[in-house]
Amino acid sequence: MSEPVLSIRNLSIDYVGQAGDFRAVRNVSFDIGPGEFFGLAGESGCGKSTIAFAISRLHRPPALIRTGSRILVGGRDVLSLDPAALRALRWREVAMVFQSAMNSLNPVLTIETQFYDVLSTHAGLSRAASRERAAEMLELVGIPADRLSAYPHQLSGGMRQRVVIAICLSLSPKLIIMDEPTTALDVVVQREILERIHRLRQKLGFSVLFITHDLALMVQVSDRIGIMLEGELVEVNEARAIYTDPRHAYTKKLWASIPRLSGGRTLGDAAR
Ligand SMILES: Nc1ncnc2c1ncn2[C@@H]1O[C@H](COP(=O)(O)OP(=O)(O)OP(=O)(O)O)[C@@H](O)[C@H]1O
Repeated sequence: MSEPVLSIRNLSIDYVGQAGDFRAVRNVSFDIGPGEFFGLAGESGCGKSTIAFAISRLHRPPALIRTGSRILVGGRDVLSLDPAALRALRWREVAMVFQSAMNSLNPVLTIETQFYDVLSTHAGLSRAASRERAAEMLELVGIPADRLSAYPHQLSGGMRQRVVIAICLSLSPKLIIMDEPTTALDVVVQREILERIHRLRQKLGFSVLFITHDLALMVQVSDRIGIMLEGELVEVNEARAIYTDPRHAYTKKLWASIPRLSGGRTLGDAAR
């Protein structure tokens, strides 16, 4: 693999409390290569979001990244960046889309203005240049450019989530982190958005860290998958192998917990 876009080494994160520290992430190491779609799966509370936030140092106290942990983005050590370098890293190199991202759009601003806020602040674009870029990005996520003048409430939930993804992609980040990005949407819209991201990733070359508890969905869209259990990364493998040849007992248990409709595996044909 050429130089990883993201390299995490011995990452340990505690939630520091009066009654003692809770180790939410334990000695986790993995890489994401250029253009790779990497999935992080595991049951609720296993530490996935804690890792996602730490990558762009968006974690807040009481979360504390332990000494000896390393997070490299494009070879640069995120944990030692000064505030200005950190601001430059966010959006331009690493962008994040959350489950509730579609609600993070400002209800009183048009879509065009929301693009402008990001593009003028982070890339110094003029209003006209921003409008042009915004129109191009909206088309990429399948929304006609004339919706630029719309307000968020005039768009469906799926469209709002695609707008957020388009804003995230507008600064051409190397890595896009998606933490349960489609969980709030119905399954058809969810699939459509993930398929679109999959195609865009091939076209634009960004890498994806995709987080979900939905292992079946993850197998269909990811190149490789890491399985987390109680703060530890217990298995990392090609997506197909995670499905056809799970090694760790916990990965097997995760598959066994997915309901089957007809006695066979539900995703047999869909898994790549
Ligand atoms: N602010 C906090 N203070 C204390 N403990 C926390 C805090 N935030 C998260 N935790 C704990 O850290 C652990 C990891 O949480 P995290 O949100 O990273 O898990 P997750 O795998 O993303 O879960 P989910 O899928 O439910 O979002 C959990 O046990 C959680 O209760």
